[in-house]
Amino acid sequence: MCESLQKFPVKVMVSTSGDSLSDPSTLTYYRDELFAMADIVTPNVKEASKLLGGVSLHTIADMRDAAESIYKFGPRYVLVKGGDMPDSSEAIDVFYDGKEFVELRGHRIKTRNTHGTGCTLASSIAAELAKGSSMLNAVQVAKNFVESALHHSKDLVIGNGPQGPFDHLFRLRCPPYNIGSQQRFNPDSLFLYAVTDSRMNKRWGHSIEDAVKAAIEGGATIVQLREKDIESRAFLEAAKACMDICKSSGVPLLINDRVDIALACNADGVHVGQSDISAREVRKLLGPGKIIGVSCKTPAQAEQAWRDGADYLGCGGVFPTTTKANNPTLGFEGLKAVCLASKLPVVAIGGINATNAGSVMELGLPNLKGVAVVSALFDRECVSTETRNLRSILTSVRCLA
Ligand SMILES: Cc1ncc(COP(=O)(O)OP(=O)(O)O)c(N)n1
Ligand SMILES: Cc1nc(C(=O)O)sc1CCOP(=O)(O)O
Ligand SMILES: [Mg+2]
Repeated sequence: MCESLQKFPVKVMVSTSGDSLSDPSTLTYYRDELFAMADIVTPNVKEASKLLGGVSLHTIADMRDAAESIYKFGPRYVLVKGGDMPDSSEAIDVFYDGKEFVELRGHRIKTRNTHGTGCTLASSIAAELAKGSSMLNAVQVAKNFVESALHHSKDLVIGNGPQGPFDHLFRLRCPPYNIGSQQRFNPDSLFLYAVTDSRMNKRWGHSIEDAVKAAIEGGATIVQLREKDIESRAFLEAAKACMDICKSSGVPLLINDRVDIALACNADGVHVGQSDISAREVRKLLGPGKIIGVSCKTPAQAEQAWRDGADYLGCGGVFPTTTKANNPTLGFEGLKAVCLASKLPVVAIGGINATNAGSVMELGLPNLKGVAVVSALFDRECVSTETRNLRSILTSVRCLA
């Protein structure tokens, strides 16, 4: 096997299996032959323990030590998966690249349908790498996929064994909200909606591309370029670069206000407000396959957006915001009125941050699919850390629902 791997220039994943590691010769083979060729190895805590001669792994610090020790066997990256750690409501994985550790946090989903999660994660990492992602980005996208699949499969009843399979095709079961169109907009993508701001990026010395990359690395599920102070030519260049980044991560990219930019960079869609060109006109320009979002503050606006062929609503300001001047604050009551009246999925916006995002999603409003955030992600030094933190908060609320 090693000879074949050496012969061909392939990426090597080593997804360990606890059972095979019980055999000492297999264990030695993994450690001494295969790991040195691997781009990444992805043991869970039990497997990491076996690889390291039975050390106990109870804490994040233990997982970091284990990642560092396994790294010394020769792989370029190590991911120690904490989904099996006892007594934790979170599934925390430790990623190590030989220099820095990154804790990837997700919610532990209580279900017996976990058969194949390790293989799915490794395969998904491989698929993301094949699309051109960095290793950390590939791991984050793969982890997000497994977490979403587990969430959507948690109540499936198949067979009688201690573990059931989970549904890799869960996205096909999501309702097509816009029945008249041919598009397959997935409303779940509104879960963590990152909206950029050129002034904030400038303040922190971030390019638009770096900011978008970092947001996706942290777990953003959709991105909107809201660039109000940028010249058209520079905007289009940045939008094209962001399209490449988003495409390779499977994250939709929308453009705020500018249908011309969206058309020129073949973006996934456009977001418009009440004083912009109407969704009906945007639909004519973009065609049926693109995503259109409309800002709505009232049930009447929600009804009109639906009639105009929009795919989702942005509803706010839920809280006061300084990002958008003179923006009326609707509060929870205003958000509730729009969500109850809407025939489309809704994303909440305005003043949302790590402290209050949980309270918005805990409202459990019909059609409310997620939160859209500007300053709490982009008016910060480390966009990926802020996004990761917010994602973890949102995931916790979703899993408790
Ligand atoms: C997701 C989302 N919701 C609302 C808005 C606001 O759009 P709009 O009212 O057109 O205001 P500007 O963003 O153009 O200032 C949004 N951008 N995204
Ligand atoms: C762009 C935008 N639209 C809003 C609306 O209510 O429609 S609030 C808003 C700004 C949101 O920024 P932040 O997350 O920094 O508060
Ligand atoms: Mg607008």
